[in-house]
Amino acid sequence: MSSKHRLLVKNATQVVVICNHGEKFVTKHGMQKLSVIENGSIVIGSDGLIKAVGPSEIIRVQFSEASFDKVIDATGMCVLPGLVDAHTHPVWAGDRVHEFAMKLAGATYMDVHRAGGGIHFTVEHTRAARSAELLASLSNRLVRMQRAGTTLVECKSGYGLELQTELKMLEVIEEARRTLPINISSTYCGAHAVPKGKTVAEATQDILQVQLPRLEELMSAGTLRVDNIDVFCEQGVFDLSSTCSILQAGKDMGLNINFHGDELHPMNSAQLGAQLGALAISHLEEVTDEGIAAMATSRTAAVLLPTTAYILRLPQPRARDMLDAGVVVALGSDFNPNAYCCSMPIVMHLACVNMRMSMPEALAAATINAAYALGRSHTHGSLEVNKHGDLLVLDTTRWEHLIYQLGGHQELIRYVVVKGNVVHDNDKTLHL
Ligand SMILES: N=CN[C@@H](CCC(=O)O)C(=O)O
Ligand SMILES: [Zn+2]
Repeated sequence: MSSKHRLLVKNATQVVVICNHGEKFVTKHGMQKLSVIENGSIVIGSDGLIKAVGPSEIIRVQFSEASFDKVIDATGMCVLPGLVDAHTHPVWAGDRVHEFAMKLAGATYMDVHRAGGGIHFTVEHTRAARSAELLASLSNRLVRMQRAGTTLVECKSGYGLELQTELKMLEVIEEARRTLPINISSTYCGAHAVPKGKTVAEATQDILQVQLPRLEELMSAGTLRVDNIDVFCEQGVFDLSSTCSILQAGKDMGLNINFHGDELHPMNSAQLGAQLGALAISHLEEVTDEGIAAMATSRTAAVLLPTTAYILRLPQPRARDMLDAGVVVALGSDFNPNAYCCSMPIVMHLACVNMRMSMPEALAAATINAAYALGRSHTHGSLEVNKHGDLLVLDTTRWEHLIYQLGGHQELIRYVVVKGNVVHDNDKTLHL
């Protein structure tokens, strides 16, 4: 082949492709036994897509006449797909470090929320912030995520709770999508809390009659791209019936249903999501057996958020029961002012230790299954031909070090690559 390509990563000790039969998600055995090529190479074409992946010798012969813009010799290193973070709230102003202190002293999440803090505190600061300020902090946060290996991230609105600020947040996300070398899935989360001074019914009406219609206009005009609709379905926030009407209205506009459910109380959110054909439900600390069975049948992904359960000292979501039932389990960082964590490697570590997932299960949940939760697993989440050339090169001979070395990702991740372009080069050589 005498053509020109963007990138060759050659001679890696391991290339973790995850799966190699075009799977849209993996469950059970597919999560336990990931597809790994020992001594492998990968080629990314000038369109940013994967052209070939396989044993180094075969790729060497196949591409002996080809030229490459860049060659990375990954001898002694590992290659794996870019990580996918299926749940974040990264657009906001005003941190909540003072609330972390309150929670350490014994306050619960809802104690803080009812006292006017929590989401309400962030709403006040985000409403007052200018777009440029929000974009600058979002960009910094996305760079931190990317350095920790994330190449596709879901980003929610939800700190406006009225039309103007929700649109401001979605526009900031859209600007980041246009300008930054990271893949973004954008989520409208206008039902993140009931705004002060409104009842649930009034907030629901505002979303159905004011916010969603305007969003639909902007989406049809091509001004704004939004992929998913989200609601915080919880006691004291949005009940099951208002959640149902908002999600259905979003689905009717072509949005994927991807919402917060069964976090602090069993709400039957999982059953509702399954009925509505939700692509994903996040949290699920309080999901019931019936909810798990319904999600397994409807192929609704469970996006588990180990940082939240850890920080709020919640019961851990029943990951093992979900995995055994054949639910598509995915992971997210839940980055937000309550859970300030940009690192999917730390999330995977917590999932293994606290939720009893194995390392292969955690990696599958943070790649192909997280991509599925965002409707992107046909293009992301595994290293298969024709998918995006988004990958990590780790300075270690076994990929499991990324999970095992708690907080060690900064030293381990040598390169982050998006569509064949190196977007992060950690210019250090480590001797592990
Ligand atoms: N539970 C609701 N939403 C967020 C928290 C947002 C916040 O506290 O600002 C979550 O997923 O954890
Ligand atoms: Zn959330």
